[in-house]
Amino acid sequence: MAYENELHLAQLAVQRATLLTRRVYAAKSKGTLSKSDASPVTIGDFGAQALIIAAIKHAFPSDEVVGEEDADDLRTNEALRSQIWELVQEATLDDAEAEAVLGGPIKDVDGMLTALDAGRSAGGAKGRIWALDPIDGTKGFLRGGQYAVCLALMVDGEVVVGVLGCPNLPVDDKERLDTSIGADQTDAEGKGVLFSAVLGHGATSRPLTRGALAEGTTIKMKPLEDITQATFCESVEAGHSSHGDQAAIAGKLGITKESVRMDSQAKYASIARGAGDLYLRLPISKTYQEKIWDHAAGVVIVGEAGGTVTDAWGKKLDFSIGRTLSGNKGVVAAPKAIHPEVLKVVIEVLSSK
Ligand SMILES: Nc1ncnc2c1ncn2[C@@H]1O[C@H](COP(=O)(O)OS(=O)(=O)O)[C@@H](OP(=O)(O)O)[C@H]1O
Ligand SMILES: [Mg+2]
Repeated sequence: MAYENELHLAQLAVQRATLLTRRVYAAKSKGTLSKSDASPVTIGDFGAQALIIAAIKHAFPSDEVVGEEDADDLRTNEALRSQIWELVQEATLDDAEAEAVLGGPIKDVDGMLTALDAGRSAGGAKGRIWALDPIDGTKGFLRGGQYAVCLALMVDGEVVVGVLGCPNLPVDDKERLDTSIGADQTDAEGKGVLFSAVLGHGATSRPLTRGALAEGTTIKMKPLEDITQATFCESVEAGHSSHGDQAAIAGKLGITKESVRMDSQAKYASIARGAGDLYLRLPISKTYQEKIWDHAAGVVIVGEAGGTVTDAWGKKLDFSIGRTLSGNKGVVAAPKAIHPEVLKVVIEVLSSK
C-alpha cells in the first residue's frame, strides 16, 4: 500500500501523543496539576506537538511540519518547560517495536524545543508537509468532552494520509452519537479510538491502546436513503460556525432531528464511521480563515469512508495555499450520493442572506 510507513508512523505518533493528553486531563481532574499556572490545554498541546514532530523528524528528517504551536513560550517560561519535559519523558508506548519506529523518547530538553519549533513550516503546494493539531477542540478537552489529536501528510498540496486520535469517543463504530460520552473519561486502558485513512486505500478505526496498534476495521459512512432522517453534526461554539444558518439548512432539507454538537475533528470521525451523517460548518466571521490542521486529517478520513467534503460554495478544500484554507469558506461534509442535494440548499441559504 502507498504511504504504508508514513501511516504507521502517524498512527503510533498520534497514539503516543493522545495518551499524553489524556494523562494531562486525568491530572487536571485529580487536581495534581499545581506546579504551574498553565492551563492543561497548554501543557497537553506543547507535549503532544513535541512528541509528534520528534517522531516525524526521526523517520522523515526532510519533511516539513505545519504545527499549531512553537517553542517561544517554553523558552521563556522555565516552570512550564520543566513540567512539559517531565510529561514528555514519561510518554512512552508499552511496546519496544513501536518505540523504535518513533525513535524512542526525546533525548533532552533542547530536543523537545527543537521538535516544537519544527512546526513553523509555511505550508504550500510543493513537497511533503505534515499538518498537526496537537489538541483540536480545546474547549472540548477542558470540559471532558470530545477533542482530537490530528495529523495529516500532504504531498504537493494533496492530503494523502490522515490520523485522528479521539480518546473520548466510544470504541464501537455502531454506537449512536452521544455527546455526553467522555464526560468522566479517565486515563484508562480500553477507551478511545484511532482513526486513519490513506488516499485511495480506505479508512479504518481501531481502539486506542497503550502498546502495539490494535487491529483496524474498515469504516464506511452510513448509507442514507432518506435525507430527512439525517443526523447532522456541528461545532459546540456558536462563534465557530453559524448555528442559525445550519438550522435553516436542516429545516429546508426536512431534517427534524436535533443537531449533535461536538468539538473538534471528532465530527469528521463520527460521520465517517456512520455515527451521524452530515457535518456542516457555515462561516460566521467574514475574515476568519480556517486552519489546515483543523481539517486535513478529517477530510481524507471522510473521503475514504465514502463521503465528499467541500466548502460552503462547493469548492474542494485547497490545502496547498499555506497554513490556512484561504481559498475556502466553511465546510460541507456528506455521503457522496447526497452531497449535491445538501450543497444546493447550503448555497440557497447563504445566497439569501
Ligand atoms: N472564528 C472562528 N471560526 C471558525 N473556527 C474557528 C474560529 N476561531 C477558532 N476556530 C477554530 O475552531 C477550532 C475548533 O473547531 P470546533 O469545530 O471544535 O469548534 S468547537 O470547539 O466545537 O466550537 C479551533 O481549533 P482548536 O483551537 O484546536 O480547538 C480553532 O482553530
Ligand atoms: Mg484545532
